[in-house]
Amino acid sequence: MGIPTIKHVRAFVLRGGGADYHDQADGHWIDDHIATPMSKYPQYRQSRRSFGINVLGTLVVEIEASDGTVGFAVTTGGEPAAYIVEKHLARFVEGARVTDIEKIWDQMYQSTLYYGRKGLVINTISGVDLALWDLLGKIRQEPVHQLLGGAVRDELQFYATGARPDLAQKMGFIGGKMPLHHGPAEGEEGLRKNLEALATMRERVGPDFWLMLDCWMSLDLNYATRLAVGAHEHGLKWIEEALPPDDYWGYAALRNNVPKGMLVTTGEHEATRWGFRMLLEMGCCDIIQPDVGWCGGLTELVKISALADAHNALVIPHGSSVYSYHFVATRHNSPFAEFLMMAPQADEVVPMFHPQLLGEPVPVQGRMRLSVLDQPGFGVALNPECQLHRPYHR
Ligand SMILES: C[C@H](O)[C@H](O)CC(=O)C(=O)O
Ligand SMILES: [Mg+2]
Repeated sequence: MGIPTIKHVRAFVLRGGGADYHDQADGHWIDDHIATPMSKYPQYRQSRRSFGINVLGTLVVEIEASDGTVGFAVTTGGEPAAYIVEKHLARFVEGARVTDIEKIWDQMYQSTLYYGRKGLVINTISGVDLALWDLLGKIRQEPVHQLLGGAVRDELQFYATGARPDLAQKMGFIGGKMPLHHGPAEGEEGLRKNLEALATMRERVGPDFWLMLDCWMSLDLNYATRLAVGAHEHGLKWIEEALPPDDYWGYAALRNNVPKGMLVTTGEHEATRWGFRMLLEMGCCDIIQPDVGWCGGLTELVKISALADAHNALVIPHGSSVYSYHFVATRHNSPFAEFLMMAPQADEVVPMFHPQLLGEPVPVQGRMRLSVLDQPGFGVALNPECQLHRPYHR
């Protein structure tokens, strides 16, 4: 039997949580006065939705093969990403063989270079790439981790990101990463409050539990250095995304400035092997955190990971649910994974992309057996209760 070809690509938009996990209702910890690059404007300080963090929504890419098999993936990007898929990228996918993943990636990337390279366009390319891997897995009746060369561990271990590391500890996670609430514009009082919040959490979780701070690109080098020095006595394991993603020079300096033993991490808003090459060659961080739905997809993440390995850096992907679980299972330099706590009060484990996927696995006692990933493709289905909207129907 010949290799099936790709008959049709469809791009849909979905609202309300899911892959666009910042698109949450009022009262969610993820939108509670978190420091951002916009915090210098008082009117955009209280809520990230106020400056539009959730304007895009979720992109769903569906790819149908000539034998009727359908692969799909979700990522952020919403309607503008749907436009790029239907009006531009579909031409490189439709008619290709389902195994042409590498060639399709190259054509998507090269053909969008004049307006792409990072951000929305690479999110979109990632969505198409993940849907292709899902399709191939379904056609071959193999989980994606097997297509990637096979798992190197039987179980994944998770740290939790959310407002309540103390509760995450009780749920069996190996560590907790909290959002930073105050940026440089909130002055000395803000810095004091940031350190007090960390000290309080350290008291609750005891000396050994990992605690990390996610600064979401909000700081400058001086503030980040002072925060890291102050946080050292509270046993901060890593300081994450302290600076804007383009400030490679600032990250390299921060890595020199932080107290011995504290790790510098970043990369969730970085993309492609070329972006990560900057981070790695300039010695910007100890751990890179590509998001498989944003960095170029799985095809690119494999390359980024090899580059990181050669620089002795760990790859701990940002969020991205099943798309990163299948990857992490296959890499020696990804010894644990992130779980984003999407319960509004971070007090229970709910699937990261809830409510968009059916069959989305979650950690139990902070762990996930490889066997729960042993389904064809990424092993999830679109929840039929979610209203798909296809704005650029062809
Ligand atoms: C909590 C952070 O501000 C952000 O929403 C998620 C993130 O950066 C992470 O999980 O890492
Ligand atoms: Mg982060």
